[in-house]
Amino acid sequence: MPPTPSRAEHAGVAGTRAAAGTLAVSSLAKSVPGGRLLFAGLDLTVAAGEVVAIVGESGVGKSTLLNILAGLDDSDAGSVAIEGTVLGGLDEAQRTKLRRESIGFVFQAFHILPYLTLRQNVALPLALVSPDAAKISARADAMLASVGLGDRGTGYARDLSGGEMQRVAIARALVHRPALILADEPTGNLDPATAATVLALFADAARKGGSAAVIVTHSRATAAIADRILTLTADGLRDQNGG
Ligand SMILES: Nc1ncnc2c1ncn2[C@@H]1O[C@H](COP(=O)(O)OP(=O)(O)OP(=O)(O)O)[C@@H](O)[C@H]1O
Repeated sequence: MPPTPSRAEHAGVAGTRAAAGTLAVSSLAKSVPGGRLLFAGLDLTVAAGEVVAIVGESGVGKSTLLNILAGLDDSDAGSVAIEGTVLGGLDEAQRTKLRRESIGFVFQAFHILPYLTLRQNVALPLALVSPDAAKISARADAMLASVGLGDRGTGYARDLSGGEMQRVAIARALVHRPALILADEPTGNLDPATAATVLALFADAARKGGSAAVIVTHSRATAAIADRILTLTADGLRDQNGG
């Protein structure tokens, strides 16, 4: 039995997707090497099309949590499931496959490749999971258009401004219609006006595409676009409304 539902076939233009793109985290605990506890008893469920922001003091473990959700780091206890697939049950090759097919990343270090065109950069996640070059190009162009760069597909990434690069990163994170989008300060270093535009694009694309999105941020303005804002503490995640 394959470890994950395959999105490779339906990540193309037609793009039907499963109804439940849900992240389910249960009783997660993590200590840093050396023993200091970061958090314990952490529960989190994010529904398809829902955008959740995680805030918290510097050093509390937000990036560590994001890495655990991505299967890039291991928790000490608890479980993470993406569309019902529990990460702890996967070997490294299966985790890599799940990341490619089911997760989109918008991390601070964008890894946009300067000597590829915008279309090639955005197409990369799809090229890893689908052999259909024509569909890949069409989908990459549609994503570029959705972030306002539809006429720039054949231009090179090295010529972009910071804000344009962030928009390419968002288009690339969403191009394969991932079940889960993980974003770490997606608008870091942008001026407030550009940040607001980029965030609106991000949230709109996640909601319309039915992806569950988790954004880690220090910015109140960034957190404000989320459906829920959760504060990370040593006791886990606390709803800002007290829930
Ligand atoms: N490999 C490691 N060895 C020891 N300590 C580590 C290691 N990785 C992370 N830490 C510590 O774990 C804590 C949590 O780090 P993390 O980057 O997750 O916090 P954060 O909430 O994202 O912080 P910030 O908001 O400042 O980015 C920090 O105190 C960090 O120093």
